[in-house]
Amino acid sequence: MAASTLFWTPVTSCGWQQSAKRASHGSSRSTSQSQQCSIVVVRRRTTSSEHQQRLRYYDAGSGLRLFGRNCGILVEKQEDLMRLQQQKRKTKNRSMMMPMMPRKSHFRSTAVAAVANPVETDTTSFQEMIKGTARKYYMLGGKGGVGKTSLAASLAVKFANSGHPTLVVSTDPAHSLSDSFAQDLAGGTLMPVEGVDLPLYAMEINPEQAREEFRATTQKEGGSGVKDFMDSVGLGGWVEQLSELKLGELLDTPPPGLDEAMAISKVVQFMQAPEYDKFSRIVFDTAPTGHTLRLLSLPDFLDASIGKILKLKKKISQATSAIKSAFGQGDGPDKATDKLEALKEKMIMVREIFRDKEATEFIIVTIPTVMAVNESSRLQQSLQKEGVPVKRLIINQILPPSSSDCKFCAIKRKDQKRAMDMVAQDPNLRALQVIESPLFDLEIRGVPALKFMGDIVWH
Ligand SMILES: Nc1ncnc2c1ncn2[C@@H]1O[C@H](COP(=O)(O)OP(=O)(O)OP(=O)(O)O)[C@@H](O)[C@H]1O
Repeated sequence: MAASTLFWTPVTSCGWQQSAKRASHGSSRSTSQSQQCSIVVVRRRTTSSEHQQRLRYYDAGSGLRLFGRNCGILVEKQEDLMRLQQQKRKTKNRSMMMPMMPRKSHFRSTAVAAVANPVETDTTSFQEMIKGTARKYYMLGGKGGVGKTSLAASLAVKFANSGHPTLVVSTDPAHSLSDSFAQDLAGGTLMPVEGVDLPLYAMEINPEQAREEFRATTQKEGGSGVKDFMDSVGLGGWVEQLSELKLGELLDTPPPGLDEAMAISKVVQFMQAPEYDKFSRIVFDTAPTGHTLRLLSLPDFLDASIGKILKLKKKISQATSAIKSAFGQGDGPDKATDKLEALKEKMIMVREIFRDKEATEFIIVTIPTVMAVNESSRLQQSLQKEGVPVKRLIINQILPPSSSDCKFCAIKRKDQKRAMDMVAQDPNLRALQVIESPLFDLEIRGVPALKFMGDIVWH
């Protein structure tokens, strides 16, 4: 692609977005034989260097668009600009034409050029999040469908591009990280995310596999195996005590939240391996609220259950060792107890990570509806009770400002305002730092789109 001059014009209203879209589509068609789409919409920044940096972020081919006062359109060809200006005259907006830097070939790439140290002018919420090299965990959770995955993925991209080797993990049994990144990240192992220069890996934990592993361990060592064993040595009376522990129930119908607990404990297990030391930021895309809440109480439940099992096993082994020694059989190493102990340790680690105020932050994601705000309030209350640190609340999918609302948009905006006022009044939520995230007019999919979202939300 030969270098050419770009022209900039600001976007100030809904009408302009439409103009930009129409012009963009038109241009795409007219230039499709020789060029890719020639219109880029970028956020307008205060200095030209920042502006140029933005150019690297947002690519014409990806069709990304922004809205609001800080937006503009970059066109490659003067005739495109003329067409936009004609549209603009119709809407009686003030026009501006500004030659931009020569276009370089890499601007065409849909892969995002990484910016290791983005320029920040003052201390921001995001600066606080990237401060320090000690490992930090960010858990994004909330009601189903509010945008947890998109926001978790966009945060992970932003961390990676801010110099932090990052891992994003989905512990939601219904994974959507692969969809969000538009890359195949399934398989339960570390998968490199393409399109970001600094290390960014993703992992979708397979809940079925995790559950099976748990079932295999406990069933073999603490479930029917123990029952059979006790029967065989004439200690059937202990079975009563086992049933008190509801162990059978636990194994046959694992409680909701177990998948997630296992998923997180698996990550913790991975984290203990030296090759994972490099990750300084770990972002969890968690399951919807109900699961997460149950997950939080699960380690306690398991801890107590496993504790009881271990105690019981100790008593049994004391009794049986006497029998065995009477028959000339010595005690071998008790692998069963070791495994249960290891499982219990992992569960305790999961709980500790959730509660560690220095290393962990749970970010609640919501949308501006009464139902979602109420659910977020309950979530925050439960998190507080569990001692999980929460500082921020993201209100996602807020209608962007517009000077020309249609009737539907006006009603929707009023509804959203009501829900946002509720946040400000809510005793559980009002102390949280609110991050507003707009409703985008494109689907957030793929690294460029996630980067685009991340730069707007995380600053
Ligand atoms: N701010 C936004 N603007 C426009 N679309 C959005 C926004 N946030 C999320 N979406 C879209 O909403 C859909 C659901 O988002 P996402 O998968 O991130 O939600 P989720 O809370 O993780 O869902 P689930 O609970 O089902 O896992 C996706 O298609 C995503 O692209």
